[in-house]
Amino acid sequence: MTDTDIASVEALYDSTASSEAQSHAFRSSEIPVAVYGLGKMGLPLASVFAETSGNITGADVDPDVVETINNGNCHVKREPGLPELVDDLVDEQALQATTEPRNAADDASVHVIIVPTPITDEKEPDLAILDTVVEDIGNGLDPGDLVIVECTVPPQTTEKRVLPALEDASGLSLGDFGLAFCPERTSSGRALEDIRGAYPKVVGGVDNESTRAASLIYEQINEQGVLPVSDATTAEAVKVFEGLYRDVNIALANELATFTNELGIDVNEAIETANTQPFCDIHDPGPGVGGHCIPYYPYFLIKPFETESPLLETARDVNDLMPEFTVEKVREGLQADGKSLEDSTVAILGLTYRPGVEEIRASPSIAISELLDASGADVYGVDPMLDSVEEFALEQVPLSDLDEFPVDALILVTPHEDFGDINWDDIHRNYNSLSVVIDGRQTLEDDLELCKYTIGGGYSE
Ligand SMILES: NC(=O)c1ccc[n+]([C@@H]2O[C@H](COP(=O)([O-])OP(=O)(O)OC[C@H]3O[C@@H](n4cnc5c(N)ncnc54)[C@H](O)[C@@H]3O)[C@@H](O)[C@H]2O)c1
Ligand SMILES: CC(=O)N[C@@H]1[C@@H](OP(=O)(O)OP(=O)(O)OC[C@H]2O[C@@H](n3ccc(=O)[nH]c3=O)[C@H](O)[C@@H]2O)O[C@H](CO)[C@@H](O)[C@@H]1O
Repeated sequence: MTDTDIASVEALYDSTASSEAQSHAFRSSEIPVAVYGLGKMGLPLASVFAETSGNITGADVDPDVVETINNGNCHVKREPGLPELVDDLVDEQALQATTEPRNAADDASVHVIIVPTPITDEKEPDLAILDTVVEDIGNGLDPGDLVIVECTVPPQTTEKRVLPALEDASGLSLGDFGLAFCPERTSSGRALEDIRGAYPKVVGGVDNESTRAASLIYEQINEQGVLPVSDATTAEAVKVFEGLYRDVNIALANELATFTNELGIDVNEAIETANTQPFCDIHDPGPGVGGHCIPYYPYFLIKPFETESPLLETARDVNDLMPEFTVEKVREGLQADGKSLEDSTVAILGLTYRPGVEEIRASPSIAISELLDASGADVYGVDPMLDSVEEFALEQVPLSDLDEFPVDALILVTPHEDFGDINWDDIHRNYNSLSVVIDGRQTLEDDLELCKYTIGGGYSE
């Protein structure tokens, strides 16, 4: 590798330098990278890029996020290793944050997009944030630049929406710059482990050179290497299909759980036993499906395309009915104790969509609180991760105060680690008004001295 070879590498797309020289340049901070979106996924991603490349600018529109990071602090909770890593990287000036995505775009030659891609109230994919970031990047795009979309989008978005927008904003054409879709497949709570290489990185370029350049980057980032696929749309489909598989299989588990009473069995036991067969992977029933991934992704196929999708839509309907199923079990448990739901006090334990993640989008507890409130019950919520509960129809109380209320029913929707310390015998003794506990996530012991209904498991004897 000659000095000229190394000195010439300031950008990767269509570079004439050797792959070795390009890789060396990336690892030697010669290739400025911008990461757009510094949230639950963006900050871990920017940090892993920074620990590898040493020259990362994160762009986020939230000034509090940017200030927190530039102070060496971490706003993303419960990501093992992330706070220490962010502190070190900012200290070493390998990572910096800005509220100016446009300025970041001017300076960078690799652009990684990981901003929210939600759905609208009409359940249409909402790509407005993506469009804004693409516009910022387009206005700062230079020949040789590579744009990577990591946020989850409907198939064909990269090729048919992002590419023309970049060309319009920059005046450049594909071939002057590169574009690839490389999905973020990690889960909150294990982001660093996953991004560093729990499994290979899927890479799909809009042209072969984009696939090559993106693969060179992720070979440096991901210990498991890369999985190049035919094109960007295939890579987008990989990510969406993973989520659809999960939503449909959770719906199967939920529908099976509704058979519990009529079959007179513990459906969870049957599911667990069925799953001992290697070709069976029935998921876990529960009070609903939350987050801004699994309940959203089906609409990335259902809405934009003409092809009928009865299974995807039915699965969504089944999962969206689980909050109602859960409230009916509360009503049933209270009636068995001579109480009406409208005259009762109900407490929901766990408001975020899953344990340990500070995210409430599509959380089952939102729908459950609204159904209980509409039925006239007094509703309280306990969640140690949340400071605000304005999206819920309930009053937030600390767990320690809950025994001061005449709680008639408890619903364990999201079993946070903090709930592991609950002494359920104390609950039985102190909550003398308690008629029923709904175990939403097969978390509670079977031998509790109280009336317990487990979703998928039925009533405890
Ligand atoms: N959360 C997950 O488990 C997960 C896993 C894989 C993929 N994803 C995908 O990653 C993407 C981001 O998810 P997340 O969980 O990090 O979201 P998040 O809500 O935690 O963070 C998004 C960040 O983007 C910032 N932002 C909003 N508009 C912006 C703009 N115009 N320019 C720059 N920054 C902007 C927000 O301020 C926020 O800090 C989504 O597409 C999601 O589908 C999420
Ligand atoms: C394909 C896949 O695995 N994707 C994961 C998923 O991660 P997530 O953070 O969205 O969380 P999940 O674990 O999927 O839960 C979602 C909701 O479903 C409920 N649930 C779950 C399992 C079950 O058997 N029964 C249930 O009822 C649970 O309580 C919660 O409300 O999407 C991320 C972004 O795409 C991925 O990166 C990540 O790999």
